[in-house]
Amino acid sequence: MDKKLLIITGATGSGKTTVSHYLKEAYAIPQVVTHTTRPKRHNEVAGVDYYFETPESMQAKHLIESVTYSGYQYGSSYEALELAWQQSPLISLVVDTQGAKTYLKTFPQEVMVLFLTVSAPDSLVTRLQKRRDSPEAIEKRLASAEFKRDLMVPSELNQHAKVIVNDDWALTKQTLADLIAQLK
Ligand SMILES: Nc1nc2c(ncn2[C@@H]2O[C@H](COP(=O)(O)OP(=O)(O)O)[C@@H](O)[C@H]2O)c(=O)[nH]1
Ligand SMILES: Nc1ncnc2c1ncn2[C@@H]1O[C@H](COP(=O)(O)OP(=O)(O)O)[C@@H](O)[C@H]1O
Repeated sequence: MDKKLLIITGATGSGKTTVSHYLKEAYAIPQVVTHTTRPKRHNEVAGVDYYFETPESMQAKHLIESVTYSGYQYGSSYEALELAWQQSPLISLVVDTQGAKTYLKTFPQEVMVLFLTVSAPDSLVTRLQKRRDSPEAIEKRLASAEFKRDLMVPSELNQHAKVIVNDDWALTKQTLADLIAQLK
């Protein structure tokens, strides 16, 4: 199989992390671990969910791209991408829509974009509460320009992204099964 990179993007709370973890568990699709200066959440594991960095250590990485999202830095490194591709030709990477655009430009042959959304944006807030994000973190996130931007598929991705409305997890799993069957 040729190298393929599933870029998973969409708004906060739309289910990017859930989909990426599920693809790893159910289909053995490795995840590219990215770097961030954001504080670790209670259920996150360093080196698995993210490499947690200081602004100084972030600067020392060989990043393919990086963004500021809701006041923190995020970036993906060549090392992490290659590490995942060493494990499997089919890998996944969770990024914001800015990152998705960069990846599509940089790896046009390898990239396939999944854009996750929900039909009622209000349900995203409930999901963040359920995830036990702090009220302050939720408020900051919802107020950010990046959150509002990532509610919609950007025009540059329109032609290329497969949109998944992740209202119902059982349906999403079926959509993913169909997609993986096409890729393999
Ligand atoms: N461009 C880019 N975005 C990233 C990277 N790592 C994470 N992100 C995105 O940064 C945003 C914030 O991530 P996070 O704080 O984990 O919040 P969450 O989306 O609510 O789980 C999300 O859209 C992530 O997909 C990266 O390396 N590059
Ligand atoms: N289809 C779904 N229905 C209900 N809750 C969901 C669904 N998909 C994900 N969730 C939950 O929503 C919350 C946010 O999901 P997460 O994957 O962390 O989103 P993201 O990575 O896009 O911010 C988590 O608590 C997750 O368990």
